[in-house]
Amino acid sequence: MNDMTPRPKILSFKMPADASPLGFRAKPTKILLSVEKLRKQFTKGEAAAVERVSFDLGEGEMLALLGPSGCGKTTTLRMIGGFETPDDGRIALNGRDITHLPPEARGIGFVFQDYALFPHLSVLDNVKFGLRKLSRPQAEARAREMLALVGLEALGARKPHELSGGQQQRVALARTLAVAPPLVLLDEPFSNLDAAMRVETRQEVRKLLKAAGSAAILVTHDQEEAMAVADRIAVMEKGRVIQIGTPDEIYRNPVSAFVASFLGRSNILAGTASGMEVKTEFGTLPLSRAANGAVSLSVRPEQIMLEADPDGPASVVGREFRGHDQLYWVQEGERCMLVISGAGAMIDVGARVRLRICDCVVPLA
Ligand SMILES: Nc1ncnc2c1ncn2[C@@H]1O[C@H](COP(=O)(O)OP(=O)(O)OP(=O)(O)O)[C@@H](O)[C@H]1O
Repeated sequence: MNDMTPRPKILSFKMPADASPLGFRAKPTKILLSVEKLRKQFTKGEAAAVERVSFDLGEGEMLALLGPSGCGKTTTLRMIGGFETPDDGRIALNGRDITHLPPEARGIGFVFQDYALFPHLSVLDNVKFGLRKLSRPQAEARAREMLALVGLEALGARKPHELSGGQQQRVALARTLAVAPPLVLLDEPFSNLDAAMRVETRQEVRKLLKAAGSAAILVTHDQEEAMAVADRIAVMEKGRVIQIGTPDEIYRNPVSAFVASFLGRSNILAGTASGMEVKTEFGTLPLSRAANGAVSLSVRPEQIMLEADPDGPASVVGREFRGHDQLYWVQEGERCMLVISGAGAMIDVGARVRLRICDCVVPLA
């Protein structure tokens, strides 16, 4: 791991002028990273691990690479970081072609899954590690400033093993951000933390990156994590980016059944589309975008209304109480639909019901 530790040049620390206190920005102002048609095939005769992956990343923007195990997320990240050589394609940072530069010449920061802290160094010395170009007092001051930023100023003398997983994560981030890289790559950075710590730490990490003005690419297979922290998500399947957009755009308008089921839950129906309408077994429904002919449709569980009706054509076959809402499995003929209903009166398992779709449905590719 040590040889992979980045040594980007020292840059001044800046807060983006157009950032709100939490760092949320409507649109990236300027393209920082440009990835064009990246390809990587490890084994001849087998499918490429990464195929024609292209995207742009704005200054200070946070992008999640999201997809199931083996879809090519880490390979994409490693090519951007310089740890893997692409067979084809181009990577540019701030307009400079970095496709074939070694990792240490790219000016990119990394936070690894296991944090890669030096066990024999104190927390403070770990943070100072990348600051060797500064004078000693400057490096000391900068490291202390970074520890304060991540809320660990009191723990500088400890060794990494004397910290919790979440604290180690913050030290790793402080060490990376100390050199103010314009771009930080994070590979499953929260996977070693328990569920509660993961939720807390990911919001802290987002805030810290935004405060530092660093853009980030986060690799994750956790859709909730991607939606919670990323400005945009690139959904990958079998080596390709199949959709890229804000969490809201992708959730509301998934392009395929794979995306619809990977980002949230979805019911997939068949229908016959004609422009902005589609005929389905639930009647004629409005479409979110125009389509024609036989289509598959995505209907989110919260887009379906459930009414208790003794003469209803469907029945509740399962129920999960979740406090703020309830999840129902409803059988209608051959089909089992997933429905999320607000925290109203509960409907019992076995009760007869009627389903109504009360929103636009999404035609899938
Ligand atoms: N060094 C390698 N040599 C051969 N095959 C590799 C190598 N690294 C990755 N692969 C293969 O490339 C494909 C993509 O792997 P990659 O690690 O990029 O996926 P991933 O989406 O990050 O998966 P995970 O979430 O499990 O880490 C997989 O089929 C994997 O087995």
